[in-house]
Amino acid sequence: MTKKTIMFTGGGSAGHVTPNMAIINELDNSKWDINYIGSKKGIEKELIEKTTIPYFGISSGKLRRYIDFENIKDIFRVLKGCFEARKILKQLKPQLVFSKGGFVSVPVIVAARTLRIPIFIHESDMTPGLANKISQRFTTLIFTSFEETKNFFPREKTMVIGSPIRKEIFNGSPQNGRIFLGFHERLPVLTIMGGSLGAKKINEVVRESLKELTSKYQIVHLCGKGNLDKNLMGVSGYKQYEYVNDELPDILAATNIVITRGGSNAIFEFLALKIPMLIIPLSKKQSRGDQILNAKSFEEKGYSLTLEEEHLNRKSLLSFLNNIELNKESFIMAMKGSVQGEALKTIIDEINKF
Ligand SMILES: CC(=O)N[C@H]1[C@@H](OP(=O)(O)OP(=O)(O)OC[C@H]2O[C@@H](n3ccc(=O)[nH]c3=O)[C@H](O)[C@@H]2O)O[C@H](CO)[C@@H](O)[C@@H]1O
Repeated sequence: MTKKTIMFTGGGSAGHVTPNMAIINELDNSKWDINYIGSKKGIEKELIEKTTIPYFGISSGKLRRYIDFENIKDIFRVLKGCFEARKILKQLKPQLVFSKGGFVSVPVIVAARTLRIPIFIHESDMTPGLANKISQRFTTLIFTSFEETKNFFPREKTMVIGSPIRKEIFNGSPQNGRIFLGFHERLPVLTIMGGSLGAKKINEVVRESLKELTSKYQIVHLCGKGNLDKNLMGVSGYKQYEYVNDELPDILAATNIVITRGGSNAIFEFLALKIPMLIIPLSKKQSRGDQILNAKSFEEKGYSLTLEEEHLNRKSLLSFLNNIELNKESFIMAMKGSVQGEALKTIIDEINKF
């Protein structure tokens, strides 16, 4: 049997890459030649180049929502990206393009469309990102994580499936997590994940509250690239990392509570692992407000509490955490009752129809 070829794309932040990695790991290598197009410098390049998947970097622009001179330059970068992506696709002739969104995916999708290559996309957030909004008209099939999102896309080609979660996330060992972190079993573990790129305000308030926090918890702080605080390196019961990859399943297995941004992939992972969460979504000032909606949907279902960034300070952080601690069992019960879709299997089945 001749092998078929699939091209993945998506990037800008890890949330546009980890779902692709989940799918890639489940695809049968004897049936599919797998390739990836991303930006020349983004986190996708770093993450995919750690694997054996061939990676192609193209020019890409940022798709800003505000007026900026950079936008004009970016139009040319996106156009250049379209030509580069078209050249790669023409050469590799994939049967299918799978996009997880993010600005780098737009030139790839436009190029695929001009070559009449079928396109699948997955939207993780409650409301579609700009890249997927632009791309949706060119697609064959659209997958969404949230039920509510289907209203933003044409019904006939949209499937609500949940979030494709990396299988290894489920295989962590709490003991190995504690060994890696140098933690004991006498205090619970609080993990802080400020989104794959970190979160300045969360980092600041956590560090301001460190004395109170470390009296109750052992803390893992995933603070984003360039955000390590050298002055806090030796603090007992406090471990900071810019980003963790292979150790994440063990760390999460050892985690009792998380403080997290409202990035869709992260919160669906915590839901699947039934870890009570305090969600501090990216504010409307800094985004289109998608994380606020993600957080609201989770809070309404009883999985989490939401603390808005505008109200985030030392006092509110400690009080919300206390509330989570007191009602831990009810959050876990609600999460146990959630219907976990078979997102990964559905996507693999649809891909294998080609
Ligand atoms: C600032 C921004 O634009 N954020 C968006 C971005 O978030 P972001 O890139 O932060 O995405 P998510 O929170 O959805 O996913 C982060 C992913 O990175 C992984 N991870 C994170 C930290 C770490 O140390 N190790 C690690 O492996 C998580 O397990 C998860 O799989 O994409 C999400 C999905 O479209 C959106 O909901 C967010 O609004």
